[in-house]
Amino acid sequence: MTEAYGVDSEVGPLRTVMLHRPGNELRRLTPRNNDKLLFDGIPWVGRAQDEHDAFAQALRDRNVEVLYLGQLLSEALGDPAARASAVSGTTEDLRLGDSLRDYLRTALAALDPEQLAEALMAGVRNDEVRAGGLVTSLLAHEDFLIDPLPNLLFTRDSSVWIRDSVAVTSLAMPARARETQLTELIYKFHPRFSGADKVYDHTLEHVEGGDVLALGPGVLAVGVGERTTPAGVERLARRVFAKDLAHTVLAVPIAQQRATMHLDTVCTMVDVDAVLMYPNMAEEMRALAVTTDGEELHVAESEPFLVAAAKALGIDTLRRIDTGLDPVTAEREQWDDGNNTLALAPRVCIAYERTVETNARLEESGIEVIRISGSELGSGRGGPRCMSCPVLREPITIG
Ligand SMILES: NC(=O)NCCC[C@H](N)C(=O)O
Repeated sequence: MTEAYGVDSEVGPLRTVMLHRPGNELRRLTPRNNDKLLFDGIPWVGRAQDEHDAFAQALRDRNVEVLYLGQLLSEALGDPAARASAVSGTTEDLRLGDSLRDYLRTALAALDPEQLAEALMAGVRNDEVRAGGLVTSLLAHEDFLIDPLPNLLFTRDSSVWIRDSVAVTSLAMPARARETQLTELIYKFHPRFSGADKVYDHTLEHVEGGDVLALGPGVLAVGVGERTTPAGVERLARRVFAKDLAHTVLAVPIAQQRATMHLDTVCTMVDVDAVLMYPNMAEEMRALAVTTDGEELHVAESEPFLVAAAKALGIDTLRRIDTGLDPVTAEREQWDDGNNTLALAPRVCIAYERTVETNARLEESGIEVIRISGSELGSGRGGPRCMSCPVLREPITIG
């Protein structure tokens, strides 16, 4: 593992993380487009920024280096090849038609790196350009020629480090698909990541980072549900095995619904051998262990998740932190991302303050909880784990 990047667990002391400070892309959300753009409301952007700044500060207070996706993107776009790739990738959209595409290509190519990064993130509205022509005349003023990307906030999903290789993911929802063009640009062109090995890319079967948990060195758990497809987990398994990044991939079926869109909405690790699980689903969660003999994939019989995980990790048991919550409180706090904690080290995590009961139970179980407010951030349905992409964690020993 190099010094600059590498992640082989969920709980190794966090050293570097990539966040995205919410910006103008959130100012594009309206009551008419918020469902399509996967937000459950219209956040107050200034307050969301304050909440996010406090989140970043909580990380810095624990000696975590905070990188910002927007800044990395601007810096990557300093490379002319990155700018050319960004312009052609962004204007491929068939809704544009040839004339408007040509116009946008020229207009985007004339922007400096910061302005281009802003256009790629916040999008471009029809009335913000003077394109002329049929398509722009037929579209409404408020229609977007380049859609905004408000879900950039959830950096967890658009890339994931697996040991010292990075997986640029393949996002399932159309509203998020373009995010990975941006993470791809960062990992390809930013000098900080030059030479980093790539284990996955956005053209492959759907895999989202929120579904990928590094349970411990060599063991991944991958949720399969609304976002990551069965074919996605199979492809990821083949790729990580080929590079010897893992020896076991646990495929974990999860309900195909918004409340449980990713595995990390129902299950996160808070210690080297302990998980926080949504009580209403904990009993029924199962896993299929996928391994390889170097040629074929071997798929074991389905087993209870905790049993399969402990076996793969080579330990007696993986402890489940039992929050003991009644089903209604549990459902409310899971919706508010109470199970979506971000571990800063074994037994230390960041959580939203509003999930009062879950946090109290974590503390009773010996887990330090650093609380952040997320009344506005939470309107996108993601918590501290969703809003962070660990780039470097110190190794752990387990067992
Ligand atoms: N890992 C996560 O659960 N990320 C949260 C993503 C929320 C976003 N609004 C989405 O629907 O994709």
